[in-house]
Amino acid sequence: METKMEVISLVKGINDVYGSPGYTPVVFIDYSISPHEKIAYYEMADCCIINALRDGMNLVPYEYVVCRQGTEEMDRHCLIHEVPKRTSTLILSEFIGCSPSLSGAIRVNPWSIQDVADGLSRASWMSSHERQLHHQKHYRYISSHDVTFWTRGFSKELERACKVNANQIYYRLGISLSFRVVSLSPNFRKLSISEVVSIYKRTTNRAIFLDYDGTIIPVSSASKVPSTALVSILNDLCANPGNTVFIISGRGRTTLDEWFCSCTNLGIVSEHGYFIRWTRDSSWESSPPFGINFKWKNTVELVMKSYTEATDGAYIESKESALVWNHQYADVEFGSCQAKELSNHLQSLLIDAPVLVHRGQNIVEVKPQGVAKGMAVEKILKQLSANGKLLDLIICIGDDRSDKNMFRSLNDAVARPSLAAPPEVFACTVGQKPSSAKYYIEDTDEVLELLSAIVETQNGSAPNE
Ligand SMILES: O=P(O)(O)OC[C@H]1O[C@H](O[C@H]2O[C@H](CO)[C@@H](O)[C@H](O)[C@H]2O)[C@H](O)[C@@H](O)[C@@H]1O
Repeated sequence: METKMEVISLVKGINDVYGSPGYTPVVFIDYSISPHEKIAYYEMADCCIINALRDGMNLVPYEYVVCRQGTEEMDRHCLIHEVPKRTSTLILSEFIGCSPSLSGAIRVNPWSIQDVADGLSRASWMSSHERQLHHQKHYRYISSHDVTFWTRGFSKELERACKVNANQIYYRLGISLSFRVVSLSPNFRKLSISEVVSIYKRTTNRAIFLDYDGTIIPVSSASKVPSTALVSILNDLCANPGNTVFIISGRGRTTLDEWFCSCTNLGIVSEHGYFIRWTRDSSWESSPPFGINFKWKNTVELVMKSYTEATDGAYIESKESALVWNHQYADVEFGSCQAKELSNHLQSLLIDAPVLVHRGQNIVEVKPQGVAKGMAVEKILKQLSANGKLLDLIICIGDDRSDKNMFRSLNDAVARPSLAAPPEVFACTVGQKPSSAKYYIEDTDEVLELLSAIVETQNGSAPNE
């Protein structure tokens, strides 16, 4: 009601200033009108503006263009005897669903009064020839993308999805806004701690790869520094000469170095595989080699800065090989909208640069192409084999997209026919969700439970079953 009163008052204000006897510039229709009347309005309108802040699939622009095309019968009723040159002009908010499909429309940002005013001005000054061209383009698109076109497209997509997912098992997860249906492979199952422990007991050469955030430290935890208990578990695991233990993280090496300075035998992979260090006292190896071209960082930083200015709570994290735009402290919905837009923006801008733009948990990250956790895992496995260490057990745990690549590399490495006796592999994702891992574990608490159970076995006391 308040909005309606405001609109009425604005309309009155404009009409008082710009109107004259017999001329009312703004006619506000706030009652329902018949379809015929609406068609007549559309048919008469030189320009149609829809500047909604957000909506799904608004059909008004399509209806407007079709009405402007008219029919012979409409022409007859309007006493038009010669086929006229059809024109139409559309001004559309860039945030509405149909906006990208109507490429001849003048696109405006509805949040900016100036942008909308410029759009109206452009529409008023557009030549008749240009209006005709836009109209033809839109009308052609609308006539060829009719209900049959969309129905066929949807059913084809549905058929494809059914074929791909025929053997999958479907689960309903979450509640309220986080509710989703996920399809999982029938072989995907919960990791049994007792099974892993019993296999651990009868193996001698093991590799344990652990992601950091979301795997051994909860995403929700305010402090990201590893607890004394966690450091102690890792040290106990590393104390067994048969174990090669690596933290495989996207975080920078200085942070990880500082956090794990008391873990002498712990291996660290930082910046998603860009840096590898086998023990605390060995030096960092870099792959690709140190000194590759990082010119793209300047451009990326400029773009990220402009999104940071427009997004309250967002900030930029500068790593040695990568730049990260973090929106953890921004408004949840706006932050992820901005992240999506930034990621698209960067992808189109960096099409020729040797980088990868990827989205993670509350972050958009730009890093060198080819740098991935899987690459690091491969490198470690190769090195172990070159050192004559034949692994009989591999445990690999991670929680997010960057870890998928690690699971895939592991699957590939183990499937290689060169391995006479393939090791037991437990590739495990944290949380029940689609993954390239064969197993899942509920949360970080359960990961720590698993690691503690292993340590207890190793120290001789039976773990709690
Ligand atoms: O590979 P991971 O160990 O899972 O690390 C990936 C990223 O970790 C950090 O981001 C995460 O922690 C941030 C707060 O400390 C949080 O805001 C963000 O949502 C998390 O994704 C790190 O800042 C990134 O550079 C790493 O890529």
